[in-house]
Amino acid sequence: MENVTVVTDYRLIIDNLKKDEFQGRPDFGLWEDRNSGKRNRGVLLCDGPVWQEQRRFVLRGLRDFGFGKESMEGMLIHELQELQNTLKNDIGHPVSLAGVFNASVLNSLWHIVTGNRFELTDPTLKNLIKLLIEVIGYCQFEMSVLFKDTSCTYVKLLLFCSNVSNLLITTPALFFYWPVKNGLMGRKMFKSSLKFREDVRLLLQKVIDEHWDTYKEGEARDFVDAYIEQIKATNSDSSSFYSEEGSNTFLILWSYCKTVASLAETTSTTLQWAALYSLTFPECRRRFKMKLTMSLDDLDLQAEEINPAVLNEVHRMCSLIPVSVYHKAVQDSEIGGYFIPKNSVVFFSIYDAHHDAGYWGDPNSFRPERFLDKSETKLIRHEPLIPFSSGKRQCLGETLARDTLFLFFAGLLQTFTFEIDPVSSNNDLKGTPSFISAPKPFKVILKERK
Ligand code: HEM
Repeated sequence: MENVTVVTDYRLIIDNLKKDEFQGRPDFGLWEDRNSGKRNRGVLLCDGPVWQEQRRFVLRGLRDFGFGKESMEGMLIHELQELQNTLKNDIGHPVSLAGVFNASVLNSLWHIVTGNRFELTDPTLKNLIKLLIEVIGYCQFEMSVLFKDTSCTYVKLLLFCSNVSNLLITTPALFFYWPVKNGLMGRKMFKSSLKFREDVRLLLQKVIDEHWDTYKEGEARDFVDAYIEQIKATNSDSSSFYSEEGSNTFLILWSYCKTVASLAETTSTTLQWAALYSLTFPECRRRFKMKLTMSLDDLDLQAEEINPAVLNEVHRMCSLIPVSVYHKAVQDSEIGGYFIPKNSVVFFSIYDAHHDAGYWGDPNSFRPERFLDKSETKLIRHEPLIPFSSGKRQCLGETLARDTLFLFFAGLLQTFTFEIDPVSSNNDLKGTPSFISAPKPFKVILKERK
């Protein structure tokens, strides 16, 4: 059993997320497997100098090929229009929103990384999304079986820090008992997961081969080209970009792309929450009306008219990644007067920061106006709102995720009216227990807005 600390006080969370001593990620055998035989690859699950070098590179790459660029806004608008056209086929029928947004969100990331997009009807894309949903669904199923009683605080705590991998990381011995090896469910999940990996691997190998064949010195077209450029410019074998015959391009991008696929899920699931909250609280829809008169071309992603208060409140209520990603203490340290031994796993509970009654007053009420000043025109910043975490590990995709959420949410409300399908109504706003907290299944009926 590893030493595990769960930090629930928002002040301690924000202060300690800034500190170097908590920027590690725990060692865990399965990650070596995930990273094709080497633990420290990519960004998300990596630490030390490799993480610093890769994080810097990814930040620059995302800026050069995505964030804040007109081309990115154009690309997001294109994805939104494609999605609107696809959804028009479902008008009048009950539609589940689970999986509806994934393809469009994945496409925007895929475009930044590879310079290309899939048609939404492309079977490769559909297959990838199907497998991704399956894998995540199985993790959620496992958790709901393990933790049925969510009433007591202790179980709640475990619930939030106990998706399958969290459990395994804090209690490695469980790996040998966990149904991955023995149970029917586990075998099925394992098969889906392997199939997912193999499909992504084949797809990526093709993309990278094409980039090596067509790459032109000094003319990086996308993130993969920028990576190739960096490898070519690296002579020192102490750099994580150093590679023999460029073979690292594949392995590192492989880690990135698996991460990208999972990250598309975060934005898509937040969109589902936004739809569910706006249906459950019609007041929320009224607040969005102020910009529904705008045409799509006028939709400035940074504009004040796109009232972010509603989405901020959705982020707070759903706390999509309830306990952030596991951090590790890289040296003996201290949090709030408690000794934290080196190598402890530390969870910073985003859920608790978002539901601190002392700060928020009524944390369980959905009140977007708490993010607006008295005149309801200016946005108020609340320090404990940290859906993308905080400090040195803060989410690298925050800008893209926020832009995608505003644009897609506004664009869909502009084109359609949504009603909850009475047959499959879901008044339960509690998320499913997992690494990503998703709403329980619900369906909507779409009508075209005149
Ligand atoms: C609503 C959508 C999203 C939410 C709520 C979210 C939230 C988070 C959180 C809580 C972390 C953990 C930070 C920590 O360790 O303390 C994280 C890390 C990360 N996110 Fe996101 N994320 C979202 C979308 C995305 C997207 C679309 C991308 C892709 C560009 C992305 C890229 C990353 C990366 C690379 C990290 C690892 C950072 C590091 O370890 O240095 N995220 N995100």
